Amino acid sequence: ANGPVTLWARDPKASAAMQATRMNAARLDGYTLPESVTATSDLNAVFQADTILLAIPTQKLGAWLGEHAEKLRGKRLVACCKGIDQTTLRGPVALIEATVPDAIAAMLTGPSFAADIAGQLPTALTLACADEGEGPYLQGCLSTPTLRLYLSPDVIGAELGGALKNVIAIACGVCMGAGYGESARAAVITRGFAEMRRIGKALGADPETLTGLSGFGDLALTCTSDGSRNYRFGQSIGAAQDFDPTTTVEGAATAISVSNLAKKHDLDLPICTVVAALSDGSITPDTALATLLSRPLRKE
Ligand SMILES: NC(=O)c1ccc[n+]([C@@H]2O[C@H](COP(=O)([O-])OP(=O)(O)OC[C@H]3O[C@@H](n4cnc5c(N)ncnc54)[C@H](O)[C@@H]3O)[C@@H](O)[C@H]2O)c1
Ligand SMILES: O=P(O)(O)OC[C@H](O)CO
Repeated sequence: ANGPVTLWARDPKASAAMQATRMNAARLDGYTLPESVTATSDLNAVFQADTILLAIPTQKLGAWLGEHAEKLRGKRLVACCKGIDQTTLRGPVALIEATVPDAIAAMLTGPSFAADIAGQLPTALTLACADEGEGPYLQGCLSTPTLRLYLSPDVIGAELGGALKNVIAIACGVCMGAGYGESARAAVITRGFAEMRRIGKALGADPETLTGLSGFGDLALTCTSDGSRNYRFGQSIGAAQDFDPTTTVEGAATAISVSNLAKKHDLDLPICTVVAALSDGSITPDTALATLLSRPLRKE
């Protein structure tokens, strides 16, 4: 955005192709990399930066941080991934804090498809950082004329919103893929949001955060757009169709983490629990539907 950016990819062929063609044909076809971006597979170039954005999928983040923890000390580390680690049940910011304790941890999250940002379409996101001095700095240097960042000190709420909306998006995709209808999807979004707030309360999130861009905002986008990989993954389950297993679908792994959080904190999370079972194929959409509809009637 503002100043030179090093784009690191672990595959030297991929980084060389990006540097030569100024395109990422495999993952973001049709968009030209700005001149300020240099693509490389040399990690030393990353470690020279003071601010590092981490866009590695959540289930891989902990190992990557652990491997490079010494080189990351004292850096500003901004997680861009959305999920809950299955091994530790931590979100991206908590993973950073646990692995690189003297780094400044932050999270960039909210409703945003990569193509929309690359196309400079207007987008608003949450920059969550508990450090009162560094948060405004990151908000300023990562904002652009079309990318408007709102600052929040609530990293727990921000990481939960981003992780949980992916799980609910899978449920919505199943709902539409199976032909259960738009009224049913609205119910899943609403009751899914209730589950998000329940987990947030148990884990100490500010309820306001979940009603903001990183929670409700991203839920609205991901549950209603087939631009979302999580939603499309759910659609494929609902329609009993194949899905490319190399596609990043954070919500599938996170649903299992959430089911374990539900047990640990004694929480009633019926939609998240059926998504975990749907994602690993252990129940069918009709069984999931019957499970949800046969629950005892209760107050809203
Ligand atoms: N694509 C979007 O629109 C979007 C928007 C907001 C947030 N995110 C989040 O960003 C994160 C990444 O998603 P994405 O869309 O970039 O996925 P992607 O599949 O396009 O890219 C993931 C990248 O991570 C690399 N990677 C995987 N494992 C790695 C490892 N162990 N070490 C180093 N690199 C590794 C892959 O090679 C790939 O280049 C996800 O948590 C996603 O929720 C994506
Ligand atoms: O394609 P998805 O489902 O990973 O969603 C991308 C972003 O998280 C939307 O905000």
